[in-house]
Amino acid sequence: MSLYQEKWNELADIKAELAERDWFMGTSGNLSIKITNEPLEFLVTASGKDKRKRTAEDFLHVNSEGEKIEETHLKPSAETLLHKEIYQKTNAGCSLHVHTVANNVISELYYQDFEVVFKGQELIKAFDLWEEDAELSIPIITNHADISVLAREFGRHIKSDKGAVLIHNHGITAWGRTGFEAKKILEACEFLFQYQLSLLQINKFSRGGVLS
Ligand SMILES: CSC[C@@H](O)[C@@H](O)C(=O)COP(=O)(O)O
Ligand SMILES: [Zn+2]
Repeated sequence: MSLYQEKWNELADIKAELAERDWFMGTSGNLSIKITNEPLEFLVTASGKDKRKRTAEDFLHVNSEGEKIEETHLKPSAETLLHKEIYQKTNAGCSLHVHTVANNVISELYYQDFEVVFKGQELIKAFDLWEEDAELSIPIITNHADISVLAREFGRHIKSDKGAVLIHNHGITAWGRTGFEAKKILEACEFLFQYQLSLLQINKFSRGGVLS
């Protein structure tokens, strides 16, 4: 099997798993996987598709600038520039972007801090934070309408081969050296967001006297 086909299948399988979680509401979300380093080439989801469906037109082959390098009527994801930033700045091999209610609400709640911080949570170990007092900070950036402005701001927060950035009232992009690692980071983030929202709800009720 060619490297291209191998990477296609890997990304299609990841897409199917995220679809099972219902993380592609209203055609949102986009995914990419690196094929080669030199020259930098990757597969990225076609724009505007229902990403829950598995079809032969799901991904396009693009170059280091995120421009298509195959004959096709398909358009690369509107957010291809964000994926490109990751591959240009790190050794990441896969990047996953999803919109969920939990990541949107967290991005709204902590937007004024430009980050959401997790501490004392087992799942921050997904980011290789092993110390007992370790803290995970996930940056929150403005959802600029101009994608090149968004990509530039996003790029400022790409500091390692794996990581995650929240875009205010939009979604999250998570990446890792492999597809497995990118998915692990994404799932860990979504777990932490859901935990935080549940805790805030319980605190609200108990502090408000409903449970106390
Ligand atoms: C209508 S979904 C929101 C889109 O504007 C975008 O944020 C998104 O995630 C999907 O865009 P796409 O061009 O299909 O990759
Ligand atoms: Zn998006």
